Amino acid sequence: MKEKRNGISSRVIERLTKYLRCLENLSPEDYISSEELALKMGFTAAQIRKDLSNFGEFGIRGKGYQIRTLYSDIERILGVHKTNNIIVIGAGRLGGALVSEPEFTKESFNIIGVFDNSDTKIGTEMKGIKIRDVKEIPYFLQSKDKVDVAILTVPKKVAQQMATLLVEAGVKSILNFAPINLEVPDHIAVQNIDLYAKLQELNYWKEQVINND
Ligand SMILES: NC(=O)c1ccc[n+]([C@@H]2O[C@H](COP(=O)([O-])OP(=O)(O)OC[C@H]3O[C@@H](n4cnc5c(N)ncnc54)[C@H](O)[C@@H]3O)[C@@H](O)[C@H]2O)c1
Repeated sequence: MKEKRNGISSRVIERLTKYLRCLENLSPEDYISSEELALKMGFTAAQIRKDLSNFGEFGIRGKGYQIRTLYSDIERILGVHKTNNIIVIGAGRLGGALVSEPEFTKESFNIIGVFDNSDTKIGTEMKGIKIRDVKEIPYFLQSKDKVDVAILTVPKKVAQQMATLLVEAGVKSILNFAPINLEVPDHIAVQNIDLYAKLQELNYWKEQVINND
């Protein structure tokens, strides 16, 4: 993902998703100040105010933000106040786990297609969704509802080829789980998920804690 798009840094968007996680556990009718939210989040109040000011004016002076209103405002900014359609490419272990996990997509994301290239999988079902041949992707994208996001859970060696096929078929956003940096045009949004990299990061911090003991 580019560091900045339309002048908004990807870190701002990442923090907005964290504000949502925090707000969803609070009482919707209550009010919260940026100081109180900052305390819960481990950010500064100025950071929170600055992040939100990128998108307009929020909250009531002297009273703070109403939880329900702020939650729905952030949902609207992120485009998750409506249902977004997803397709999953690669109906293997990871693809299967994602399709089976309702918390992963919640009500904002709807998996409308699962694709694979294995003859033994094509035509079978995964959580009630028919697994289709990857070759059908261009036709599927033309004939079905708009696809907002494609999730790539294919082996590394075919991930670039699949990404190119998706972009040519009109997909604009890809959530990539394959351990490879995809080459895509600038107007395509890509988010990479790499649990192994997180493990490496964690390992570094573990070493720091041990060395400081
Ligand atoms: N990001 C992470 O943290 C993380 C974690 C686990 C796995 N992965 C990656 O996710 C990917 C999937 O892992 P997995 O364990 O589910 O693998 P898997 O082998 O269980 O599943 C891969 C699926 O992709 C299908 N496939 C292969 N070539 C294809 C093609 N050209 N078009 C469509 N489908 C194709 C296979 O038939 C299979 O069903 C791998 O790239 C793996 O490295 C990433």
